[in-house]
Amino acid sequence: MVKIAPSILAVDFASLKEEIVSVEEAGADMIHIDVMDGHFVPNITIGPMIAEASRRSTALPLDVHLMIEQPDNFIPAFVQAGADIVTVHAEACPHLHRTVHLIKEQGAQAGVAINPHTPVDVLRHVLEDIDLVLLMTVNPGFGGQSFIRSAVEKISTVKTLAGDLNRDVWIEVDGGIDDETAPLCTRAGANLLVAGSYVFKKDDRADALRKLRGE
Ligand SMILES: O=C(CO)[C@H](O)[C@H](O)COP(=O)(O)O
Ligand SMILES: [Fe+2]
Repeated sequence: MVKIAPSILAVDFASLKEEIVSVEEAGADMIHIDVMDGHFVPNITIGPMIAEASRRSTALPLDVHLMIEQPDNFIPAFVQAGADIVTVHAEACPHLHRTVHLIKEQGAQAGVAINPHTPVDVLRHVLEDIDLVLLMTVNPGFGGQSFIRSAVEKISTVKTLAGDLNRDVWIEVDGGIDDETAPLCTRAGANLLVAGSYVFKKDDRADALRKLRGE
């Protein structure tokens, strides 16, 4: 069953709670929170305060995507703010195994993200420790970008690698997901779709979620 995590990067932040409630009522499975630091990516977005406000707006799991350098400094604050899943970028973590275990010690599920050009191989030696792999299908930093098709083949590679290691991990795709690109990802084995612009730019969010699920 494919799950959908709308990204609040695309909401009207003057109405954050209403926007989150609208997708919860429309059938979203999680809320995706994009945290950017102006160093790892060329944009600054959300800190623990907005994550905490999101926590008070919904009972859905919060899926926090950290696009930041030195994430160990902020993981405890995001878990305290209510994150259920914390995902860090392999490219930002020289001691990835340590960082993954910090997330778990704090009490959240741990994810590792990789950029479109990063080979899946970097996941091999942490796959047994993590709950989620996030494959970027755009270069991280902004919402509303075009889907990078060459990232699709990495989905089946992760699925095979996880199968070989007998690991049942979420395979999440993020960036440029719409009703045309979602089926490419789900057919390849993705089971968690992040969608920002596609969901929040539509008035009928339930219809957007149904279309992403291929219904
Ligand atoms: O991590 C992200 C960008 O770095 C966002 O989650 C992603 O871009 C979602 O936005 P959209 O669906 O509009 O592409
Ligand atoms: Fe994201």
